Amino acid sequence: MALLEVDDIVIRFGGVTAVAGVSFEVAEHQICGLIGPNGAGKTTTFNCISGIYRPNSGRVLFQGRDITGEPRHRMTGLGIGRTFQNLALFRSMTVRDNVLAGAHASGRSGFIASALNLPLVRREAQEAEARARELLALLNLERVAELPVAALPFGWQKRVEMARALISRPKLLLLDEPAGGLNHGEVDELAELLVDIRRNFDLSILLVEHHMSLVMRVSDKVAVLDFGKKIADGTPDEVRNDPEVIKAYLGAGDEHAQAA
Ligand SMILES: Nc1ncnc2c1ncn2[C@@H]1O[C@H](COP(=O)(O)OP(=O)(O)OP(=O)(O)O)[C@@H](O)[C@H]1O
Repeated sequence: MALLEVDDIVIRFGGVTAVAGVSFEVAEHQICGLIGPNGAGKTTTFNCISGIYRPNSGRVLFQGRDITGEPRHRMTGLGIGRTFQNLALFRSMTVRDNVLAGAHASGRSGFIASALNLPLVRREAQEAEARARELLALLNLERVAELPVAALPFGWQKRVEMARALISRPKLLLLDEPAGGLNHGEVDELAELLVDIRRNFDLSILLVEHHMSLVMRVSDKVAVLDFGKKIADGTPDEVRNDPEVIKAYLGAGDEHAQAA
């Protein structure tokens, strides 16, 4: 059974059909890239999976369960973590507290238990702190753990966001353009980090990304959208040599064609 199944989703904005019947699957433990020229429908598809948009038709299944239209605040509890293109961190809070904030979203104890500081709440807090330490080490953030996020370079802030998404132990990590704004060296580090994350955690990754060499390097499979439709789906090598994909990127201009 696929971990994530996107089944024939259609999303319209007024007269614009942004996504016109897209289907693909992400298997357990897989890194899947979602690519396509500008305006292809990648972000809209991503937003539909992460609960921001409800599709006009079609379904999103996660671990076999229909999660179509589940609101975004339920995603963490379902086992889906995400990062944002333009970051969504508490900038004046420390790196450690930002990571810990991700644990609160998935905590099992409710408001009253927290107010009374019951043993379950204390145990959850200890577990979250241990896990934050582990993640800060893995993402090479230990040295800056007590600094406010705003003091860090952009590439480091992205790692903080990744740690915050991972603390709730997602089965699926959705990454929205993680390489955006990174320099060449930082993109190389990100590629290694993604492979490390998959090795260290029992999860799958869905990656929406413009940076073609990153996608081709880390993905087990790649789905390609163009004008709201899926035009290819396969291994990086299959997709790279697919005539439809080459045509779509040639049409999109030299920069993309070279990248593909
Ligand atoms: N909120 C919206 N209202 C109206 N049209 C939209 C909206 N969001 C997206 N679209 C349109 O839907 C189509 C797909 O857009 P989308 O942002 O999903 O593509 P994309 O592949 O993510 O593009 P990019 O790579 O440029 O981010 C485009 O034609 C876009 O103009």
